[in-house]
Amino acid sequence: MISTVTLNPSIDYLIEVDQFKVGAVNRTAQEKMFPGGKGINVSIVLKNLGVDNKALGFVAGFTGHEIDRLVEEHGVKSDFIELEEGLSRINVKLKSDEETEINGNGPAILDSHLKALYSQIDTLQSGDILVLAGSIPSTVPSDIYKRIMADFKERDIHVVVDATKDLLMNVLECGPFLIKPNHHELGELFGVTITTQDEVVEYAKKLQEKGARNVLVSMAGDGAVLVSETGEVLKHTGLKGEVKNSVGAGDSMVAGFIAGYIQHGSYEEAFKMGIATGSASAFSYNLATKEEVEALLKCL
Ligand SMILES: Nc1ncnc2c1ncn2[C@@H]1O[C@H](COP(=O)(O)OP(=O)(O)OP(=O)(O)O)[C@@H](O)[C@H]1O
Ligand SMILES: O=P(O)(O)OC[C@@]1(O)O[C@H](CO)[C@@H](O)[C@@H]1O
Repeated sequence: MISTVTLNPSIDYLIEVDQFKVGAVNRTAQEKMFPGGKGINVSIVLKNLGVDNKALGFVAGFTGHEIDRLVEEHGVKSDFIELEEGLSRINVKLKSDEETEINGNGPAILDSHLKALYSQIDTLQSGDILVLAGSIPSTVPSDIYKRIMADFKERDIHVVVDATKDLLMNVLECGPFLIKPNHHELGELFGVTITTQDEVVEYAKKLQEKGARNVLVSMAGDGAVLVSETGEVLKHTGLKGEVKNSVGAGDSMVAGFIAGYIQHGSYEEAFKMGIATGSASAFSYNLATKEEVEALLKCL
């Protein structure tokens, strides 16, 4: 079974404004709302690809109810823990000449809520996959993902982590199966700017030395690089197409990689599925569908 954890889900409010002007009243040309948060996006895309999974995490207030409803509408099983206070965040995704994102901090999560999550995670079985993805509200300690993974080695649970900074660095010693920073986040971890795929390989290997098994580094329109635990280095320079909404492309790539790995047991196939699924999401307003992914796979 696959479970995803989104500690800080969101409603993504996607708006398009022609020539956005700071400090002025701008009117939208188009607006859409999606359930968001990285783990939730992974769950939806896995489901679209025909991979059964369950979404876990915390929701709060009327926005939380709407996230729950929208996730269900996508046919994804969920078991969200409801917080008594606060509101799940609304993240604004503004598309104009450039893409701008404003992400909220999210509601306070208390120790009692975390205990409830630990109880859910205790039920995972050997061979299960757990995806820990996205930021955490400021009330949650930055080693939370590491705490969740504490006894996983003995239980043979494959953990996928999509996070940044300390949240990511802290889990490396626990040997995550897969991590997926983008190249900016990878550079940030080492205080450098990364622009080339050779530099990506160099720094991805450093994360492997610290414990990560497979390191998948996404580079938006410039493709991705995989440094696998079997020593393979796979590179792709990116599929070409019209970008409609790149929010969630990284999460889609994670979902595609997992689906490909389950289906074929090969890192090469998983990598291809990751690329095709990430781009399929970028080339449509919604997250990738199976048909869109299959069409792009033919280009790889
Ligand atoms: N403009 C684009 N053109 C083609 N493919 C893209 C584009 N943007 C993203 N992709 C595909 O999706 C993958 C993941 O994208 P990206 O590097 O933007 O992830 P991310 O930064 O984690 O995004 P997010 O946080 O929004 O999910 C890329 O490696 C690529 O395969
Ligand atoms: O603030 P975080 O948790 O880092 O990222 C949240 C978020 O930007 O990530 C997803 C896209 O990857 C969106 O659905 C969501 O709004």
